[in-house]
Amino acid sequence: MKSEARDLPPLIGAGGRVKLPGSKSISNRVLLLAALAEGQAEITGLLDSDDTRVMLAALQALGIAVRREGETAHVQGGAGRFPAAQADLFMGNAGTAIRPLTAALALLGGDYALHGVPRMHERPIGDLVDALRQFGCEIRYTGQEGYPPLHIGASHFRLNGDVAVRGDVSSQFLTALLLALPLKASDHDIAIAVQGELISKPYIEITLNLLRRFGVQVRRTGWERFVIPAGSGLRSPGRIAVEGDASSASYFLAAGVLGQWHGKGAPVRVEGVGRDSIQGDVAFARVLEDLGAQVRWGDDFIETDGLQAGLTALRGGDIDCLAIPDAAMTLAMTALFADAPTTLTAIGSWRVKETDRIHAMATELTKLGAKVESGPDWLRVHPLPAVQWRSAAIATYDDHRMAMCFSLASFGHADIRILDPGCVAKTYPGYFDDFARIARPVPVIAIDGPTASGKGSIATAVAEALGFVCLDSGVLYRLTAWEALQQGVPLDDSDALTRLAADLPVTFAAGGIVLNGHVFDAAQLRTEAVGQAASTIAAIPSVREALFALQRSFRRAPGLVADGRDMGTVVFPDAPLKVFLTASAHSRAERRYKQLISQGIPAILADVFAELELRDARDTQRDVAALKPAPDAQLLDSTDLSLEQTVEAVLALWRQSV
Ligand SMILES: Nc1ncnc2c1ncn2[C@@H]1O[C@H](COP(=O)(O)OP(=O)(O)O)[C@@H](O)[C@H]1O
Ligand SMILES: Nc1ccn([C@H]2C[C@H](O)[C@@H](COP(=O)(O)OP(=O)(O)O)O2)c(=O)n1
Repeated sequence: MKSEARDLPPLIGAGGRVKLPGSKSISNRVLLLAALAEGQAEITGLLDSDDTRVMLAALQALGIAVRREGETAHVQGGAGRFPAAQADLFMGNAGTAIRPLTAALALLGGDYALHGVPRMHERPIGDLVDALRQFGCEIRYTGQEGYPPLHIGASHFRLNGDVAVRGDVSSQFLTALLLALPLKASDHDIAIAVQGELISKPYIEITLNLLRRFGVQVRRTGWERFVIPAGSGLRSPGRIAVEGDASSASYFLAAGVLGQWHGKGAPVRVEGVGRDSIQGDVAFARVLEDLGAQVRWGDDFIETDGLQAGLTALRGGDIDCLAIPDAAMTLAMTALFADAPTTLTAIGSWRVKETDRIHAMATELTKLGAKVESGPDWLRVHPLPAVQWRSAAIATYDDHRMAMCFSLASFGHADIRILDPGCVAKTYPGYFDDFARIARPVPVIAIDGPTASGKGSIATAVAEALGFVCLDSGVLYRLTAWEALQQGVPLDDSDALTRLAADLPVTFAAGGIVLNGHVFDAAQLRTEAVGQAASTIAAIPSVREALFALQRSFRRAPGLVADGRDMGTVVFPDAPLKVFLTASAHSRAERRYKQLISQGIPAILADVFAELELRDARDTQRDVAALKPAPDAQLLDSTDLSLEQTVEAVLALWRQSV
């Protein structure tokens, strides 16, 4: 089931360790090699994600015995053939599955159908099919020419000199041939000539490295010609471990840099890849280093820790991304925090990935307020000054990397909502949980409680003591009510009230309220009539929804103290400190009475008491966001405490919680 959205709190820092999931590229290559090889293979550290499940299911449909236990898979190799001569194979949107399987099935021959999700049917495969047809393979397009779905028929294998394949659209075509051709190289050398400049060379290195593990030594001349020597055959190495995913590492490595700028970060370490990794995307860490990041390398880890001494921001500039197409997306995000524009070049392959990533990246960065320029194979991202950040709901285009990249926007100065966050399951189902573990959100102290319990006074004093921003959420309900009373909007016209709340023309300048561009006298909001009206409209769910984003926008570094009725239960459920402030109805009525009198507002104690009980009842009994303590709230009864003592009690709870 698709989850609809994930709201990410703004971050003040990052720190900690992440054990990376297995590399997708290695997992799917090893699964196919093990299936084609002779002998048993035990694969450890295997990635469990949509794309690897697609490969596993296909291999099983082809009659290969695979047993999976968590991160380990046992594969009984088919020794150069698939037991099932006929199969209908669903390939999802997994390029790392459909391409090498197409090559292997076409070379072996049979009766196979391969198809995927609609986007898969827009991703080109013609260059691979053209190459395979040179061997006499029978492949038919059953949809659009040049794209999946495909039908594979009998193989009339023949060798006729070098086989040509284009290398400038996707390196996966060459990988597919390299993985499958050992099946046909028992008697002859087989040579592949690459046409056009080969992109993503590091991915070819992974392929060659893994082929060596399975006993095949490919000879190459530069990046133009590859020869699979006669007598090659795939033999299982027995046990084989999958490295952590270096592309997925990029988000955490970036977090370890971006998370230091408020002085609240600690190093972020990714475990599972290191200095000897066979994955080209570890070069992302070298690029970060060149841009000014502090990077440490271990055998099995990479760690980032803010900026190098003397720098105040990452450097901008031109970056050739040919070798790191996937991790390069993360550079488009770090570019927002650089000191000059960053131009990513040689990223034409982004156009044919899970989505058109140049278009998607440019569109979503623009939503944040960024200035972005793009061309057929490049993208320029300008630094985004703090005041120009805009909160945004980020579309993810069914592209796991879009979702993971934009989690980094939460280091900016805005509220980030990631739409369809479940798309990360393609390669990293647990991404957002792992990200949350290293993220240090801007802290919130939520103070909820009934009227006149002292929330407002306490919140103001605590915010001042800590240097935090303060939100009196009741003011937003009162302002909406005040506007409604001014405009004569009936208090049961929920549509009109919701529009009022959604378009509230309010800003808060230096703690004061500016309404419709004019400084607003907050005393007008404190009357009992406005209080009762606020309590009435606050029971309308759509009014609450309309004020939700505005309330969350107060969460900014270095921290927020928010008071109201549902700060801890609804608006900031992840607040590290929640206080539920109470006092007896009698002492609250007395406090309010004195407050009114001191402000020169005439009042009768008995009336104040009655009105207070009425409002308590309405606030606690309404259907949405009713006044109640969050399960993890600290109860604080201030009946017998002075204002100062209550403030000190909250500060003590805060010190205990950090
Ligand atoms: N612990 C306390 N002891 C005595 N008076 C208090 C205490 N807390 C708040 N007050 C006073 O009670 C009145 C109501 O407090 P206020 O902060 O407006 O409450 P709320 O925001 O919960 O409605 C104010 O005049 C405030 O000074
Ligand atoms: N987070 C909030 C804040 C206020 N409200 C509603 C309920 C309250 O009766 C009114 C007025 O809130 P306010 O906090 O200003 O009122 P008191 O100062 O506690 O009397 O708004 C709410 O429903 N949720």
